[in-house]
Amino acid sequence: MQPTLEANQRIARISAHLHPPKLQMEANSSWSQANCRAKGGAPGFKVAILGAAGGIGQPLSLLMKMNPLVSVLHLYDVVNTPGVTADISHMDTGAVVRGFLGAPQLEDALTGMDLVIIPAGVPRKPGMTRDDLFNINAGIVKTLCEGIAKCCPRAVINLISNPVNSTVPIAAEVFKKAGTYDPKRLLGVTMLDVVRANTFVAEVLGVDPRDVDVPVVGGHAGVTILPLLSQVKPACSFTSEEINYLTDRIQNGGTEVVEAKAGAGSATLSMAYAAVKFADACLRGLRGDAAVVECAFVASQVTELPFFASKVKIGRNGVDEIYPLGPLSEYERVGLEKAKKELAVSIQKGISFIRK
Ligand SMILES: NC(=O)c1ccc[n+]([C@@H]2O[C@H](COP(=O)([O-])OP(=O)(O)OC[C@H]3O[C@@H](n4cnc5c(N)ncnc54)[C@H](O)[C@@H]3O)[C@@H](O)[C@H]2O)c1
Ligand SMILES: O=C(O)C[C@H](O)C(=O)O
Repeated sequence: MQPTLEANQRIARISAHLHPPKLQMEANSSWSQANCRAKGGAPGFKVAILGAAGGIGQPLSLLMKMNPLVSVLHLYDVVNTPGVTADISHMDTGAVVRGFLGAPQLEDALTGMDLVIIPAGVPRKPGMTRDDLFNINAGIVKTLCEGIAKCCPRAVINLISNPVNSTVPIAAEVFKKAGTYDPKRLLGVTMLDVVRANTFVAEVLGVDPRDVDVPVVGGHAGVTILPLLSQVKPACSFTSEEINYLTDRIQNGGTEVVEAKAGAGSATLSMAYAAVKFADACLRGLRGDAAVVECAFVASQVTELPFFASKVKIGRNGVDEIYPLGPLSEYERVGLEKAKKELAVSIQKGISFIRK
């Protein structure tokens, strides 16, 4: 049977999309993606990922495209977003994906966003501390936060870029300068410490990590990462050897991955998982779900420091409530003093970077 004229046109159209001669498609095709009838997507939140083409950014973008609470997903980076966006946009999930490349497109990437997740910046190599990343990442975070202050000042921010203990104070100072600072909406992501703590504790106890909840407070670097093993749920007890082993492994989990990757970067896959777990909690809070509680590094009065990670309740406006640390063991009290000493320096370094 001869194909009809209509069928021929349809085949030509599909073929043009499978083998798109780049410029020709613009010039000759009478039909393009821009002509699609459905432009909106499912109801939900608008989320931007800054640093979307990176080691964390790519799996994070993939997982956020799968999140049913996301209706629009903006992928921004200074490199490679066209490829990452084309790839992820073919997933048959609800979120509409758009890519943005380079500084001239930052404002379009940010306008109208409800949640901005920032994994932009360089990662560690073996032998480096997170603070060694400060010189490069401080400037990146500053620029991106200036964009947020201008284009989506009411967005909730999930800041992943290291050193988190300094980049969160940097972001706060940028927003203060712009007159848009809302401490409830700025959250440093420490979720990976909790994810690791749950995993390592579950290994020691011989239980499923999904049934374990370990609060991790303080900050996100070395001794500032303070797991509260006396408050593990379900209630359990550890020997002092187990406490030493677990505390050390949780505090150095990032270094464990950096060394295993031997120069190829730091945690990306477990971080993308943790970032999505945390972003999903933020979106559920924004939606108005009750009892959304996670650990995060936020502006806080839990200690005398201006920022501290602890359990926070996330609601329609971001951080609704910050929970006190609760009763600490002697081991944890000593750890807290060490953590605060280092945190104070890192926080001040971030503040001074903007105020200087
Ligand atoms: N908070 C945490 O628990 C945690 C965990 C893991 C990694 N990190 C940190 O996350 C950051 C990213 O790690 P990674 O492994 O994805 O690194 P990566 O180098 O693989 O990716 C970083 C991406 O950021 C992009 N980028 C650089 N400058 C940018 C700018 N001005 N605007 C937008 N994008 C920009 C790069 O092009 C790159 O695609 C690092 O600072 C790392 O230390 C934090
Ligand atoms: O360790 C790093 O440098 C990355 C990240 O902060 C982590 O904890 O894995």
